[in-house]
Amino acid sequence: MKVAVLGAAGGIGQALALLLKTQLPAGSQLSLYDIAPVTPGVAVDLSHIPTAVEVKGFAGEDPTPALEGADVVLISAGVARKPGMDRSDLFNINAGIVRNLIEKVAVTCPKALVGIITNPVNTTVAIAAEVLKKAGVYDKNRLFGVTTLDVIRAETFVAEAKGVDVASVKVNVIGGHSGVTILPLLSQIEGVSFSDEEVAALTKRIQNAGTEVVEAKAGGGSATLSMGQAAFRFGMSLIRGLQGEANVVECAYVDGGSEHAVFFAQPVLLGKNGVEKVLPYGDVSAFEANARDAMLDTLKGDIQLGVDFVK
Ligand SMILES: NC(=O)C1=CN([C@@H]2O[C@H](COP(=O)(O)OP(=O)(O)OC[C@H]3O[C@@H](n4cnc5c(N)ncnc54)[C@H](O)[C@@H]3O)[C@@H](O)[C@H]2O)C=CC1
Ligand SMILES: O=C([O-])CC(=O)C(=O)O
Repeated sequence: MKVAVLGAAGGIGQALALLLKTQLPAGSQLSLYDIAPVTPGVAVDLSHIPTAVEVKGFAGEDPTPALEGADVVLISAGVARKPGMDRSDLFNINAGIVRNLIEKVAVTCPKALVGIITNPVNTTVAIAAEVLKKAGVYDKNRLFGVTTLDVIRAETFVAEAKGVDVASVKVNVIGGHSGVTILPLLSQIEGVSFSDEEVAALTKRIQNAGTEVVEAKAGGGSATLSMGQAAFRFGMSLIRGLQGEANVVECAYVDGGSEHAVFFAQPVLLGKNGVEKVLPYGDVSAFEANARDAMLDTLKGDIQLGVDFVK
């Protein structure tokens, strides 16, 4: 198994690379790429950790050597928010970065499973799809917007609020990855119940959790460590699916034939070709149905922005 991380010298990239180096299956290769010249050094640093995972680092303008033979590509290259910014404010810089990297993926490893972390995810995934279509290699089952951070936040906050074991809490988060497009389906969580006020407050906290970190870091960036863990969880699920493990399910932002929008985050069954099956997200409460319907104009606008960028 070869996993490439693009943006590997960054806050997310380094946290993710550390987790992958320590926990990828024995015999895996970890390929780290970033424009930052420190990247080969990050790889040397990680290579001193005694696990059976080979690490190589690549810097410079061309990610091609890092992508050769990759089975999974996780992309966190780009700029992060500062206080006062919205995720959409990152579009101007990150759209071009994602486009250029995906152009190389299309040529070098078109069969790889690609997870996009770079914000604004609602839009950068649409950009990636359009680039892959242009190159004639688009397979909707192999492209994912990584929304796992919303899931792990929801699990953490629910467990805290209800005083239950966090390991027992499972939450579907549907929609997209910004503001009102993040919709945790709290009504589905087994063994706990919420008042209307609690649902409203918890939903809002999960939607604003990125901003909570941005403000707490006071200009020093956005979530990196929790996102490293989230990307690791998602990347490992992709790998477990590729290896033929059964019943690997994660919520992700995919082109999955949703009735709501071209791209929509919901549970997907992962397998040897990426998305094996897009799963129904189940019953929702009246509050959740309203919130879902109310987000769609925003989500569709975000997607269109990405389509227009590539055209
Ligand atoms: N999907 C999600 O849930 C989340 C997404 N993010 C997003 O992830 C992205 C990265 O965040 P951080 O790691 O905190 O930022 P960072 O600034 O620490 O790292 C970004 C890295 O990307 C590299 N980079 C920039 N242009 C590049 C290019 N053309 N090719 C290769 N590498 C390039 C930089 O050199 C830097 O090392 C941001 O867009 C952020 O908004 C952050 C948290 C959660
Ligand atoms: O909020 C940000 O800018 C980073 C992000 O996507 C998150 O933490 O969910």
